[in-house]
Amino acid sequence: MALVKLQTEHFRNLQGAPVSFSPSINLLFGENGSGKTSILEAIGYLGLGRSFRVSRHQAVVSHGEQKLTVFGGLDRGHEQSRPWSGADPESSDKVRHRLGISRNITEKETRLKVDGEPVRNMSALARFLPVSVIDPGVFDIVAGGPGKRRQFLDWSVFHVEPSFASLWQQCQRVTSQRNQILRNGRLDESLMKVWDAQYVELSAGITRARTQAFQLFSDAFFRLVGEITAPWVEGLKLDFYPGWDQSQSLLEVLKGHREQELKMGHTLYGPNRADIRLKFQGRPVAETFSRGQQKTLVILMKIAQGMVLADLQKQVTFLLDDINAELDTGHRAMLAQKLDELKCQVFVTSIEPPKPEELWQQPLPDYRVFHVEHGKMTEE
Ligand SMILES: Nc1ncnc2c1ncn2[C@@H]1O[C@H](COP(=O)(O)OP(=O)(O)OP(=O)(O)O)[C@@H](O)[C@H]1O
Repeated sequence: MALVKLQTEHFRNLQGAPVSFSPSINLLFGENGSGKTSILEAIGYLGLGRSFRVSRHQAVVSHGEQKLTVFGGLDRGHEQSRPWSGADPESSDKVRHRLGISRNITEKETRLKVDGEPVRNMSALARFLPVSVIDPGVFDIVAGGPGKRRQFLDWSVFHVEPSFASLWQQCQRVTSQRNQILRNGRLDESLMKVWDAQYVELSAGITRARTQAFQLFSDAFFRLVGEITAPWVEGLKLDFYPGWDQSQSLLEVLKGHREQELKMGHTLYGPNRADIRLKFQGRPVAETFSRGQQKTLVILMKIAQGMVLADLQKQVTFLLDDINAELDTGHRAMLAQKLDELKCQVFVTSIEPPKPEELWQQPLPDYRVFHVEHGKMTEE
């Protein structure tokens, strides 16, 4: 699916007039502070249920307001081979699904709608609109801690394995119960046994789903890497670490580290410790790769994720924010070219008016250009 309509109310500095986008490529330009990132953030809100740049909803609601709303209209985009389902195909505005999210910061309440019907879980919206963000923070996937890589992997797992979101929620609940007992200090062994059994079972489900999604990702990644000639490609290794040493069962690991967990007061082994280990000639890439190489690696990883979803006939909406500051023209062109080949929907921001011929070879793909000024978008 592709986001072809967007309307916001009280979202940062956006003026909120309805806007129509291309299901392919959208180039947004405007001065610093004009609202480019806010537009991407509003799109991200629909597909992720939160801002990709701040954790507090409060920061996103326009100053002086209590509630923000984002509406999106989806069209089938490039998912031509999928059986059509949903609203009236002949509808004049060509919107096949409508997504809505509102957040009231006083009541701390989020409301979600799909095609006008209330839904309880964010996953209902996220499945329609797989949003992938590439902004200056994305490079933490390689340079940062395991949490960033888990988040990266879980995005694919969510879209590959439908049961993952619910498994994950259940596991978080059980982990928090375990943590409460561990924090208490006085261990009730019989109670712990019950939680351990549930924790081990849920961890197995999560690990199965992650292993499967990681395999698809890794296959796509090495297919992609096979197309480039870089000296570092040869020694590169990507491994999935599930969160505990696989020479033992998770139950054995938990029993063997009871004292350590009690001392720390929380769960130390299992899915919350999973990671994608990136190594070059046996050493972590964060220690051996130059910053430029790390950036290339992250971009290839993001494209590979897009390839996995494309193989599943799902179109990803990529939000490329402020990448001019991070990537040289060659890298930007490589990214843009690949995303176009994958038939992803792409939003790119820049301060200067865009030069599409720098990003795509002839013939240029379909694209639309928008000028952003004081929170308002005008098509050029
Ligand atoms: N909650 C809010 N309510 C109203 N305005 C806000 C809110 N949060 C931020 N702003 C303002 O919105 C404007 C748009 O910010 P945004 O980050 O979207 O701009 P940008 O075009 O991406 O800028 P840059 O090129 O500098 O990254 C800024 O002037 C900012 O001060």
